[in-house]
Amino acid sequence: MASLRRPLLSLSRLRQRPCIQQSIRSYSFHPSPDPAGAPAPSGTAPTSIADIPRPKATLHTLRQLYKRKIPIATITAHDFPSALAADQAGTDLILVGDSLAMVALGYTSTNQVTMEDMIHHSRAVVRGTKSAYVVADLPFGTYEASPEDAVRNAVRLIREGGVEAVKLEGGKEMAVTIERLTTVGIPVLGHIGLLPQRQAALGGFRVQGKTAASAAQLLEDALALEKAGCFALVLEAMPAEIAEIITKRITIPTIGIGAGSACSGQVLVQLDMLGAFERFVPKFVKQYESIGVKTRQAIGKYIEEVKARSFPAMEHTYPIKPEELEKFKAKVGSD
Ligand SMILES: Nc1nc(=O)c2c([nH]1)NC[C@@H]1CN(c3ccc(C(=O)N[C@@H](CCC(=O)O)C(=O)O)cc3)CN21
Ligand SMILES: CC(C)C(=O)C(=O)O
Ligand SMILES: [Mg+2]
Repeated sequence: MASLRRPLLSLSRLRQRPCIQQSIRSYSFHPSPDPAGAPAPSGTAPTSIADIPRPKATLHTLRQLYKRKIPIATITAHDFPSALAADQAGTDLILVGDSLAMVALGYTSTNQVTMEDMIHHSRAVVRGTKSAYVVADLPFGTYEASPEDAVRNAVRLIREGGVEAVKLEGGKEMAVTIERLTTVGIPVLGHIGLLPQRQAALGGFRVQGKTAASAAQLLEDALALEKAGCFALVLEAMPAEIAEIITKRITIPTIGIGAGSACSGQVLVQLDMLGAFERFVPKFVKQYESIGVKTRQAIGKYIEEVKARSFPAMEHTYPIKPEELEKFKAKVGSD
């Protein structure tokens, strides 16, 4: 049993343990098939990638992508529809990020989300996810004080939230905590570089690793987190060259956000890449759509039509047989 006391240093070691794999998988619950996610009727050729059934992604799946140098596509989801969209589009990994605070709940900082918020939103995301691997952020204040806090709250995210793994921010100062989590079978995604939860201490959202000394610190942190048992690392807002060197020096995947294309995968906040979050737009965001503008236009049109009584039209209303209507009018008196 001595081996169980060791941290699970790598994905491959985790994978070798069927009991752990099973227990990780059984944490996630995927209730009855929803209509939107239903497979195409038999006999019809699939018309989109969403119609081709994909098995549920596991740590093993992510490891395979990494080994084959296939980029790991990651995107955040904060509720049922955003999870359905990400999952059906074919993302490998869904992150229930604490960016939830800013993009979905209107707070000014990620540090205002609670465990209850994260659990509530994780449950909705898990209900909308069939294939992607689901990871949730441990919110600020729930893991820093002690490894015991971290284990207790990670277990809550997994058992109550239904996610498969947790992410936490920090470098080698978090290694002991991460070791504790991975030792008890909780997969951990690390996060170094720009750490939004430390915004107050760092004086804002600042690019990291811009000096030789701070870049060396990032590499040191990455190595410590790999050793502590992280299955992958998020690298946020650092020069692409630094992220590339870190990626080459470690044997677990790096998921970049503002860290260049050499990372083993990429992540973006869904509402950022859809063009729905307009309070600020970090340099690393590419807006693939402008749904903020489109949504306002659609709602504006609706309001206009309501005011003009051109909505609802006949097709949006329910009929009644003329004889029933006549009887009704006779009974109550017609206007
Ligand atoms: N909508 C959203 N997207 C995110 O990516 C995100 C959040 N919210 N909230 C939590 C953190 C905060 N993040 C941020 C926020 C702002 C910048 C930003 O404005 N950065 C400047 C560079 C600042 C510098 O010069 O050092 C930029 O121009 O990109 C970066 C990351 C990333 N996370
Ligand atoms: C931006 C990603 C990495 C994140 O931590 C979040 O969405 O909270
Ligand atoms: Mg986060």
